[in-house]
Amino acid sequence: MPGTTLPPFPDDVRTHPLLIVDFELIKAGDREEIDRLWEAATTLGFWYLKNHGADQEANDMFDVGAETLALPLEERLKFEQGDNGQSFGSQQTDINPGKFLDNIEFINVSKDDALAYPRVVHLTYPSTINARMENTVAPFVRKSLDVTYVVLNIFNDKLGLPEGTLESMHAMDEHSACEVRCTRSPPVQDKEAMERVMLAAHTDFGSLTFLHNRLGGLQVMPPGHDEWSYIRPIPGHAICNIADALSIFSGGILQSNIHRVVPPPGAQAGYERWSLVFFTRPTSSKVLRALVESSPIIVDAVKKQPDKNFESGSTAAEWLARRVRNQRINNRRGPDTWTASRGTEHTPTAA
Ligand SMILES: O=C(O)CCC(=O)C(=O)O
Ligand SMILES: [Fe+2]
Repeated sequence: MPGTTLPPFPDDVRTHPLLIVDFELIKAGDREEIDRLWEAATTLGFWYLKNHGADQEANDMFDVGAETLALPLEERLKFEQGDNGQSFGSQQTDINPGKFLDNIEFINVSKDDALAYPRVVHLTYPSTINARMENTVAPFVRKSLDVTYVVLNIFNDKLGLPEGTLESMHAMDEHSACEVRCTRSPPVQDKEAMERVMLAAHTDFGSLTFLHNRLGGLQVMPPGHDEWSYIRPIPGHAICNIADALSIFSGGILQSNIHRVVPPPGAQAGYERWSLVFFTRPTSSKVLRALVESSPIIVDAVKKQPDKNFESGSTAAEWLARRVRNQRINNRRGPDTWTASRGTEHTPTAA
């Protein structure tokens, strides 16, 4: 539960170190820090972000998530996300194919709905969210987007794109699938449950993920490795990662890496696990393809990977709908639909 004292992350499990990027320094244009961000984004695609200034907004948003997930299930199910590829809403779900029922529960709030409130753009939400849409959800969305735009503008520059290209593809006032997600998973009681994956291997759907978590459980499989390693949560440090769209726009220069969530290790397993994410995703109408017309650096990158397809033929909206639709149990037709939901088509053995 947010706010309770949690046992420390254990020292006897395999972890993968991440570079630490200081948001204040990258915002101020510090060359060395910007190079560190670039190194992280083009190798593993994950990094810690400190001094991001969003702690208060994140804490308040965790409270909204806790209030919402404390509502009776029948109430939350009125806002359930449905089977048609819609990501916003609430969900209690099974996302482990053919094994166990996942008991991760989450609530997603659309950036468009949060910023337009009380006007409804996509969906309506439970009362606990409406009550704090203007004073908590929208400030968290704005803070997360401020951070995102600083990072996107740095990538824009490094990729040799005309000024403002990436920011304009993620414009705050245009419709997109950007969303806040607050997730809860229950304490893990027995040995069998310790073995199970809570959120199966996947890459993220959008452009940039800004993640706040308290307990361990997030794992990455770094390129060239065949084993999972935990990412150790560090208080006051968010975890950022590159997602599919940005990887495609950049011709694969930016890395969207596979990750998953397993029960928290050691004594942490006995606690509810909460996580809070802001997913920045491109404007819905943007086609996911390498921006070869706009940057010779991206042209070169694409030429060097002739076996990879950077022309998805999908808009951002279609891409997301495919992923979300195929992760819904009612739409599952077999292994292909499962694979189509994960973004792991090229690493099919990672579970
Ligand atoms: O809860 C976490 O630590 C990560 C969640 C995640 O990977 C996701 O929601 O895409
Ligand atoms: Fe993820």
